Amino acid sequence: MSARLHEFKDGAALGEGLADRVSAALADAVTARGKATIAVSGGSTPKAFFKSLSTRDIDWAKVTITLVDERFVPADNPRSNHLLVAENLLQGKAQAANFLPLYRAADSADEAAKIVSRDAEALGVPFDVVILGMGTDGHTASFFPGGNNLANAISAETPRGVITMEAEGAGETRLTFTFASLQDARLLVLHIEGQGKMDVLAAAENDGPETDMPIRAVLRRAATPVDIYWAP
Ligand SMILES: O=C1O[C@H](COP(=O)(O)O)[C@@H](O)[C@H](O)[C@H]1O
Repeated sequence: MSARLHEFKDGAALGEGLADRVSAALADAVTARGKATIAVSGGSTPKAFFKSLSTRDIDWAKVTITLVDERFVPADNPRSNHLLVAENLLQGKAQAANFLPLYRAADSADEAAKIVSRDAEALGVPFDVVILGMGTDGHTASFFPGGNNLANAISAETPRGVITMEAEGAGETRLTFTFASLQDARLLVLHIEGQGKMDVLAAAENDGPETDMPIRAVLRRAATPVDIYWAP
């Protein structure tokens, strides 16, 4: 396992520090390849980071933002990760960015996953930046312990793309990029806050099955070393 820890004094400093790093990576990608891609997580942790990143002076029209994972709910649902990103990241300077949603008003989540997997091919590979979160159950993306599609989601053999996940701890049916899609991002970040999450991370670094704490798949097998951004 090769991970680097970046520690900040509080959540505000963490959001700023991560926005510094990510905006530099996106600007470098635009310079090198004429475009940049980033997949971000939802949940309660990323708000301050999103707000800070949205103010950064980069060529947002050349940046495509998508989600690491999403609930199978429309964008006006308060639990939608799309809504979180719309209200906190796709603002200010970042309003000019392109956004690829995961939710589609399809007949089923499986159908939506197929449609968005096709659409995501246009982004190219790998992602320039992936920002993962982690739940206190050790899930990351929508790789939930006990998930009906977990083995498939974290298998190195499962191709890039978006698949569905149902799990007791997940609430709604989820749409999630597979491990293969996320693990080789040019910049791969795990963004966590609070001592509780640091304790969960320490537990994940111990021996044990990946299916018990799916973040282990990323810590152990990602092609890109994980940059951990944390504040107490
Ligand atoms: O369900 C989810 O939770 C995780 C972590 O969320 P947090 O509220 O503990 O920050 C998040 O990474 C994931 O994208 C989201 O769908």
